Parts: sequence; structure tokens; C-alpha cells
Amino acid sequence: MKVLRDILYNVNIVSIHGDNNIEVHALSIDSRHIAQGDAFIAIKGVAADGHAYITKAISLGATAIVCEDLPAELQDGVCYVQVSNSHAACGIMASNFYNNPSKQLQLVGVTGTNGKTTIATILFRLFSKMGYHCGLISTVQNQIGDEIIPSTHTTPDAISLNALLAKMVEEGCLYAFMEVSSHAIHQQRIAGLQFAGGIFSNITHDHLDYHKTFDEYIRVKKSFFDSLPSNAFALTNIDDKRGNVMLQNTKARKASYSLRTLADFKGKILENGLTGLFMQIGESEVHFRLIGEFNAYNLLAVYGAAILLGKSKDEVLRILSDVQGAEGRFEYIVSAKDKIIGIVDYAHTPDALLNVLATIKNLRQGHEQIITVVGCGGDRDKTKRPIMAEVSAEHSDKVIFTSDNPRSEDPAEIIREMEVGVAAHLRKKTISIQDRKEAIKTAISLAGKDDIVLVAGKGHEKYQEIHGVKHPFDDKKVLEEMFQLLGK
Ligand SMILES: CC(=O)N[C@H]1[C@@H](OP(=O)(O)OP(=O)(O)OC[C@H]2O[C@@H](n3ccc(=O)[nH]c3=O)[C@H](O)[C@@H]2O)O[C@H](CO)[C@@H](O)[C@@H]1O[C@H](C)C(=O)N[C@@H](C)C(=O)N[C@H](CCC(=O)O)C(=O)O
Ligand SMILES: Nc1ncnc2c1ncn2[C@@H]1O[C@H](COP(=O)(O)OP(=O)(O)OP(=O)(O)O)[C@@H](O)[C@H]1O
Repeated sequence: MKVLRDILYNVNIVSIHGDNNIEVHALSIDSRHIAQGDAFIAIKGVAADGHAYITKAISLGATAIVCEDLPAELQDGVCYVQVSNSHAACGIMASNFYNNPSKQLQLVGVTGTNGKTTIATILFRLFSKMGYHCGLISTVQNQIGDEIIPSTHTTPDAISLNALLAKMVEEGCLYAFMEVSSHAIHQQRIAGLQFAGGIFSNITHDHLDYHKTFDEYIRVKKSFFDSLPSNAFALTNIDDKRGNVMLQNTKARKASYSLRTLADFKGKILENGLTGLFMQIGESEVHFRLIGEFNAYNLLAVYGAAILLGKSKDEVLRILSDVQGAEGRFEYIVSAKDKIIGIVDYAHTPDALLNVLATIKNLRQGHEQIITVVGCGGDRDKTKRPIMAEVSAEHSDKVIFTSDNPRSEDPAEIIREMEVGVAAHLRKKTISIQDRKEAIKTAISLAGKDDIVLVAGKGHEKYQEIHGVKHPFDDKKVLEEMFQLLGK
């Protein structure tokens, strides 16, 4: 319980109507979750406008309303706070409500189109193995020490986020590693947080359904670095074309990592195989269990961040050499008889798919076939559909287009939008099977000895969302089941 006046500290207030010296039980941005004594923050969202639910929130017991536009009639016994921006107010109020938890631990945010989950997860594992109690906020799961807390978003809303950070502080965490999605930056879910560091992995084609243009997507990502304080670090991948741009206006300590050019944290791949990476980092030569060039980048990001947080180079590299990747990120299983390699990967952007396929091509020993099973999500960026189809057809021997999470869309229509991306001379390599399980089964039946089957797009996910209903589905389990069923 906190006094409204205190929760409003640092919020850009336009006007206050009513008594702000009242106790607030909880904050909520959703009228459906309001209880007696709560403050309701009305947010103009993508699908709805929270201002339309102010009356409903009051009828359920809200005694404080935070909004951009005041209702025509104000009710007695309710304090109305008009703010210039409800999204920003929500972030700042959530931090104040939970005693600014981000200031009580070292919070590192990871942004970029690909690699966020991997980098945040490896940082969490590294620091945990170094003996620190840590927190993780990621797409796959949130974690406090060994406790796993299911994740609904890459970056939760500001209230859930601060509640989670407060729980981490209460349980003695010294470090928290979190993914910072571009949606979260744009919707100010991270407003009011104090970061000890920010990491930029890369930026490519994604989320243009939301951000509309690539320039806007870049601008949003960059604004995270613009807001970092001077005592934080800002670590960027300078092999990415936009790596330097990200840090142009930051006040934070700038640092870079690279595989190709001079950088604060420079690495070189000496060997890249199915058993892992052998890299030179600074003066040291180290084996890692993670696979592929993109993971060499992720490892450099983690290494750089750990050094910037004051950790010893030798200890960091020793522990990193034994760390495993995140679930559903280049996870692989080998069939018992034919030694078919089944790879499950979360690649759901053209760039990630290209990276995974390039990695597989690099790693294959001889002329084994690469058979790819891939789909594209519904209700998300449609422009990537033909590109992902083109990338998979170009870099695989056989491709099966299938459903990812069609969500509210017609799965057959999504597949048709993918198919148009395939050049005429590559069409004979592709078939389309809407049912994902059947598609995986077909891929395995087409695979011969030592062939490689990539099942891309859903990674760790344990469900498939069709027409708004989530059905249990696990790519890795289906692969295992099909290896058995088909006696491979
Ligand atoms: C498009 C999008 O990003 N939407 C997010 C956004 O919702 P919104 O503000 O637009 O919600 P809205 O439905 O328009 O409603 C506006 C307001 O009215 C309120 N409302 C609505 C109905 C009602 O009866 N009462 C009520 O009070 C809502 O609670 C909300 O505050 O803010 C919400 C709170 O933070 C998010 O939960 C929600 O995520 C939706 C579910 C989502 O799917 N988001 C995805 C796209 C997303 O955020 N993804 C990124 C990762 C992307 C990636 O890298 O792959 C993530 O960080 O997870
Ligand atoms: N540094 C990287 N560069 C390019 N591709 C990468 C990189 N790291 C991982 N990938 C690829 O992208 C996929 C997603 O990786 P990861 O989950 O770490 O990224 P993410 O940014 O968290 O994505 P999301 O927020 O959508 O979960 C991986 O399965 C892998 O195929």
C-alpha cells in the first residue's frame, strides 16, 4: 500500500482533481483486474482506448484514475490525475510503487532483432554460475534463481515488470538480465527503470506491421540507448550496419564487440562445428558448447557485458565455455538408426532463418540433404512471409511450408503468401502441408542417413495457436515421436 502522491513522484502531471493523499492498493492498466482501492491508468492502446473503461474501473472500486483526457464528469471520492503521457506515467508509477527495484540491483537490458533471449539467458547462467543470485526476464521464461515464472511477453508491461524486479530484490538478487523488445520501448514499458547496461545485438527486417517503416524501427531501438544514464554501459555489435548508430547519442560508456574489425571485445572463430565453437577472444583460445557464427556474436556480447560489469576475464571464459544455449535455439537431437539430425530453432525472421541455414550448411560434413519445415505466424508482419519462403527454398534441398501459429488468420492463406516468394526454378523443391505434425512427419520420411531436418519458427513454444485456441504442440517432442514412429 502506498500514498498516491508518492507514487506520482517524477510523473509529468497536467492537472490533479481530488485528494492525492489517498492510499493505493494496487496499480492496473486493465479495468477487468480492478479491485477496491486500486489506481486505474487509462492507456490509449493499439486495439482499444483505456479511457473508455474509466467508468467501469470506478464501478469496480478504483479510487484513483490516471489519464490523458479527463472524463466530462468527475465523480466524488475519486482522484483524477491528468498526465501528458499515460504510457510513461505507468512506467514511472510502477517503479515508484515497487520502491524502484531497478535501482536496487544491476539491471542489464538486451535489445536487437535476434539474439535477445540467447544473450540474456547466457548472462543469467554465467552470473548464476559465478555464485550470484540473479533474475531473468525473457521470452522463454522468467526466472529468479531456480524458480521459473512463466513468461507471457518478451518484455512484460511496466507493472508486471516492476513487480517481478521487486520480487528479485526481495529475494536477494544482485543482477537481473532482461530482454527489451521494440514494442516495449515504444510502449514505454521500461520507462522509469534504471539500467546498469544495455546491449544491442543486431537489427534486421521484423515487426514492420507494428513500426511501419524500418527507419522507425531503428529509431525506437536507438531511443533505449539514448535513455541510458552516464554510469551505465552501452555495448554494441559493430559488425551490424546500425551498431554505431545505436550509440550515437547515449550518455553511457560506449563499448563494442566484433568478429570482423577492431573492437573493445574482438573475437575470431578458429573452428565452427557440430560440437561447438573454438574461438580466440583477446589472448585466449576457448571452446564453447554453442554452435554457429551467430552464437559467436552472442558469446562476445555476454563476455563484453560481464567484463564491463567488472568480472574477471579468466573466470568468465572458463564458465562460458561450459554454458548451454537457450531452449529451442539450435537444439538438436539425432535419430537412433539413420543418425538424422533434427534441429529445432526459433528462427522466425528472414535473417534468423538465413543465419540458421548458413550455419547448418557450414557444419555439414558432406552432401547430406537439408530439409526445412517452416511456417509464418498469423496476425504478425506479413511482409516477411515471401522472404522467409525464398530464404528457405534457396538454402535447403527440400522445403515443407506449414503452419506456425496462424492465430486468427487462415493458415492456408498464410502459406499461399509464403509460396509467392519462391522463384520458379526453386518451386520443385517445395511442398505445402498445412498440418505441422504431418509436415514434420513428411520431412522425416523424406530424410535419409545423416540428413538434417530443420524445424524452424516455434523453438521452445509448447503450443500452436489456431483460430485463437492454443493446442499443445512441441516441435522437439514431435521430432522424437516421428523418429520412433518411422523407425529412423
Ligand atoms: C500490440 C501490442 O503490443 N499490444 C500490447 C499493448 O496492448 P495495448 O495497450 O495496445 O492494448 P489494447 O488492447 O489496445 O487496450 C488498451 C488499454 O485498454 C485496456 N482495456 C482494454 C479492454 C478492457 O475491457 N479494459 C481495459 O482496461 C487494456 O488493458 C489496455 O491498457 O500493451 C499490453 C500491456 O503491456 C500488452 O499486453 C499488449 O501485448 C499484446 C498482447 C501482444 O501480443 N504484444 C506483442 C506484439 C508484443 O508486445 N511482443 C513483444 C515481442 C516482440 C518480439 O520481439 O517478437 C513483447 O515484448 O512481448
Ligand atoms: N546474434 C544473432 N544473430 C542472428 N540470429 C540469431 C542470433 N542469435 C540467435 N539467432 C537466431 O534467431 C533465433 C532467435 O534467437 P533468440 O530467441 O535468442 O532471439 P530474440 O531476439 O530473443 O528473438 P525473440 O524476441 O523473437 O524471442 C534463434 O533461434 C537463432 O536462429
